[in-house]
Amino acid sequence: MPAKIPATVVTGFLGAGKTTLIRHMLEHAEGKRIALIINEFGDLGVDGDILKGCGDETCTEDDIMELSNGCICCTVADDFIPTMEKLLDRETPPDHIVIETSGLALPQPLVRAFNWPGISTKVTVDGVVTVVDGRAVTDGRFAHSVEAVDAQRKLDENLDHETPLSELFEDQIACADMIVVNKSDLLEAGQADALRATLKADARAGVQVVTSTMGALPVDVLLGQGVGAEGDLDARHEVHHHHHHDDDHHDHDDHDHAHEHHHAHDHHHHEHGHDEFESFVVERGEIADPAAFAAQVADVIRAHDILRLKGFAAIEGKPMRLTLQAVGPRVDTYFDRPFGTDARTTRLVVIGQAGLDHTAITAALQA
Ligand SMILES: Nc1nc2c(ncn2[C@@H]2O[C@H](COP(=O)(O)OP(=O)(O)OP(=O)(O)O)[C@@H](O)[C@H]2O)c(=O)[nH]1
Repeated sequence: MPAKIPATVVTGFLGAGKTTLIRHMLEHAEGKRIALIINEFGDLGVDGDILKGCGDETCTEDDIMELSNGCICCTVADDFIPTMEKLLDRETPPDHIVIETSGLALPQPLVRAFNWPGISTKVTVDGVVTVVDGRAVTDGRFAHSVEAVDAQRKLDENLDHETPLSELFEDQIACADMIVVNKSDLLEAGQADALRATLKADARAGVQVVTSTMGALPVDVLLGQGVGAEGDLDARHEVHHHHHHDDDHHDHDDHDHAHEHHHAHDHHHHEHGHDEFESFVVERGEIADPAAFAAQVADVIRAHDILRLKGFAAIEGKPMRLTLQAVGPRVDTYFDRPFGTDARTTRLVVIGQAGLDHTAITAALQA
């Protein structure tokens, strides 16, 4: 059976920077065929037009589809499923699907739609990315223009008009696999760090929180989270209860938040700005115990806030090379092919937000 096509759901309030982030991603897709599904309303197709003008040769009009207005729970069979099927039935299906939500609908029902028969065997939710307006959240407004958000809500009878934005925001955070604190150019020094720490404490354990300006994130960081979000919906409580389908909801239980340790040296490095990402390579010799090494890698990732770590390892006594891929502290390993004539070394690429402690990370991975 062919591998499932990964789909990333991008959510966040009006004006948070979803379109800007997606546009940056399409411009830096490096040959990856990304199809885009946009769910918007009352917006006269503005986002689609912006993206259609993106000028990237790998990004053609055919790769952009629009979902009609309305609540995803009600329109899933007539709209979402046919749109997905059209994409999947193409001669050259996309490598990755990105779905931009309208931002006011809850992300959970959209993720749930991936469990639909016929879809669940072909596509999986790679991850939910929640884009937040760092300035607005720091100011307690949650959106750049609360009036504009309210106007958008009034246009859609399917949306509930009562719930405060703070609660919808909690829903978006509860559903996220990655939170992007955007507009960090509008934050003062220290505010981005403070917001990142707060959101990390509010989000589920292991959720990555990154900062960006103009949604400029490496595609490697944004895509390829490999979460399978449709399979762990129960963990993504809807704080705010949608007016339909109350039977879908689960009681909210307290979960332990993984409070991150903040090391003094982090602050030093963060002075150089929050927006840049960096990567570097660590090499080492053969490894005796692959399971112990995977655990060691997970520890290093946790200690240093590494976003991605991937590469190959040489294992003593094994002719095959071990492929290692980590998203946050989840480390996957498998033997992919014999080294053959290639040098038997271990080579790992480390990716994170600028300010990684190269010396300490290198030492910890070589230990
Ligand atoms: N200063 C600043 N402005 C930004 C940043 N990212 C986006 N913007 C601006 O914020 C506005 C909204 O950005 P969009 O990308 O359209 O936001 P969106 O979330 O797609 O909004 P809708 O599609 O309308 O829901 C635009 O004018 C962007 O140029 C940022 O990092 N810093």
